[in-house]
Amino acid sequence: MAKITLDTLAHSYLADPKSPEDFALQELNHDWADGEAYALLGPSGCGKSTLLNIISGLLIPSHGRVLFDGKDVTHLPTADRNIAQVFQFPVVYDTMTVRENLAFPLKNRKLPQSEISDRVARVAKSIAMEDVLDRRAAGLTADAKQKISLGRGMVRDDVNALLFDEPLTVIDPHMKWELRTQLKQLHHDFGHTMIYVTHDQTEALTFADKVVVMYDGRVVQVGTPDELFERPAHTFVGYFIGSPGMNLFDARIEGTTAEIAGTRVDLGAGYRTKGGATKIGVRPEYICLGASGIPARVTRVEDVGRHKIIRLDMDGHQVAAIAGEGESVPDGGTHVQFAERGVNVYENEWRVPPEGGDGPLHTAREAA
Ligand SMILES: Nc1ncnc2c1ncn2[C@@H]1O[C@H](COP(=O)(O)OP(=O)(O)OP(=O)(O)O)[C@@H](O)[C@H]1O
Repeated sequence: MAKITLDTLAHSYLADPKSPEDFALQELNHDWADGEAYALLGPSGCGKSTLLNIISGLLIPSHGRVLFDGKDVTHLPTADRNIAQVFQFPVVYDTMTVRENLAFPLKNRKLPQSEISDRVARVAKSIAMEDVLDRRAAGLTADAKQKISLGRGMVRDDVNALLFDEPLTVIDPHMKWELRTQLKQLHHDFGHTMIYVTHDQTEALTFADKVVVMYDGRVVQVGTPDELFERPAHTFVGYFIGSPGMNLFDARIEGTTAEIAGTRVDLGAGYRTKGGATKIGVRPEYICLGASGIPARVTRVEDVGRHKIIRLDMDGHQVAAIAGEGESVPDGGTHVQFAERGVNVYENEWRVPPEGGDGPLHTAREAA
């Protein structure tokens, strides 16, 4: 395994880029720690594939360097980077059996037969394909073939990194959860450095130790799932992650209070802003309804199983709140309050920490 360093990396597909908009990838410095599982998450067109292709060697960046354990590999072809890749669609040898497919990368490296057998058996178990090891790949479903691709990606333990590019796209929805869990287990067992590209927040948050969130060609936050939930560094992270995403309110901030829709709200801490456009971000999990606060009207209640999503109109702004299954919901006028620990302040879309620093992180499960 290797630590992967991106050193002042940027990429433009244009020959003579002039402005930031000409870059598919804005300048980025980042270390992918050895043995850690990362998800690279963002909407279509934000630059995920560009970044992954630079790491894998399919694309040479127009600016900056890529280092594997300190060694500059920026101009090394993919074949010389010692990485395993799993793509959106299965890449298997149809004429070979499942066993031969899984063993292929090990045979290429001339490992002893007994070790090949051991490793193939272990991976086959984790992808639940022990029963079909001697079947030819040709007759298998797309799901099964993609499981072989995943297994083949993980069969070697000497790769610098494992790169996954939306690997569960062709997998049946009920299998996705199972495969994600298996991938996590494989990471636990083998300790590969993994980078998993996806636009699906559930995939990213359940798979990764750390999620790298991209937006419009830049990395806007690298954090644990709890950090992304509790302290989104950018308003984009707030509304992209979460279901529904974070509520954002234009607010005028003065000392420890904010004025939102004509009502003063106590923020519980001071925030030093510099005159930019300020907003308050509060996740639906931290919105409480009661007799005091900002006047609002319930417009719809959606029952989504374990909880209810309450849609409100607050002075023309749409607000979402989450209530427990058994909780009663006012059916007309109410007031919106914010749980203090769920308040984030933004200036020009970037988070401003409270004066005196952030307290300990809570988790979503502890939400009010
Ligand atoms: N070969 C190329 N030539 C020119 N522009 C490109 C090329 N490939 C990608 N782009 C542009 O670079 C930007 C980032 O694209 P990229 O494919 O990296 O995003 P992505 O997040 O992987 O999107 P998706 O999830 O749709 O694959 C987009 O504006 C895209 O149009």
